[in-house]
Amino acid sequence: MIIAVDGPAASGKGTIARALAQHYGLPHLDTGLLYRAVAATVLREDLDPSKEADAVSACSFEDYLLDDPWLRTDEVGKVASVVSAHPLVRAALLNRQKKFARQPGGAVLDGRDIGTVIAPDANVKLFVKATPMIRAQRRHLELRKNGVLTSLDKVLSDIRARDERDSKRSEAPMLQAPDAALLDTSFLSIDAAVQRAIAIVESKTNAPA
Ligand SMILES: Nc1ncnc2c1ncn2[C@@H]1O[C@H](COP(=O)(O)OP(=O)(O)O)[C@@H](O)[C@H]1O
Ligand SMILES: Nc1ccn([C@@H]2O[C@H](COP(=O)(O)OP(=O)(O)O)[C@@H](O)[C@H]2O)c(=O)n1
Repeated sequence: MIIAVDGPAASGKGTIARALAQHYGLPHLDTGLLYRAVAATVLREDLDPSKEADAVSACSFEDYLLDDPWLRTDEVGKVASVVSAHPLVRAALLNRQKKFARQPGGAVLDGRDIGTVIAPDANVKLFVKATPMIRAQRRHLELRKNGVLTSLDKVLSDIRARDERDSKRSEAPMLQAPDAALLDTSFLSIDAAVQRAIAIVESKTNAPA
């Protein structure tokens, strides 16, 4: 079974994807981390993220980089949304994601274009959303827990800028696939959101709860 989970920053898609993977015993890929690894390499090598050739040269990163906590910072997330708009960067990361999705037994992937480009044949597609303010509050809290002090206003404007870039780019923009179920987590606890996601998987497949 392939489960595709898409949605904007801090909507809760990663939390839901991880919980679904654990519930159904499936491997999980956070595809945002791949773009973050490209961004981190660009930053580390002092390249220009807006130049496609620079960003492409950063696509052959070593896998151990994916475990670096720095990748999870907002600094890297912002640059990830710049490098991810380049068609050649997306092409360089495509096969790895498609191969992960097609492994025997299935997989759960989360990102922006899983249901539309990476696994258009997924058995279940979820598009997770929440209001920009609620997403900003979640990210702000997360950053504070990690010792990063920044204002809620700054987090909100970064989230809006990232939404804008991710949904307006010409190649694989963030959008809800026509056959994706919409899951609005704005007023759901994590547990309630996960239960709702499991119920959606159940309704689309014969998988046991
Ligand atoms: N339904 C929810 N209610 C409250 N907090 C949530 C909810 N879902 C996720 N979070 C928290 O919000 C932050 C962002 O969630 P995450 O799953 O990483 O989002 P995404 O993968 O969409 O960026 C995390 O700190 C997570 O624990
Ligand atoms: N499948 C994907 C996943 C991420 N991305 C890009 O990578 C950036 C970081 O993604 P992420 O999922 O790690 O970010 P968060 O939603 O966790 O904040 C996004 O803003 C997108 O620009 C993408 O273009 N396609």
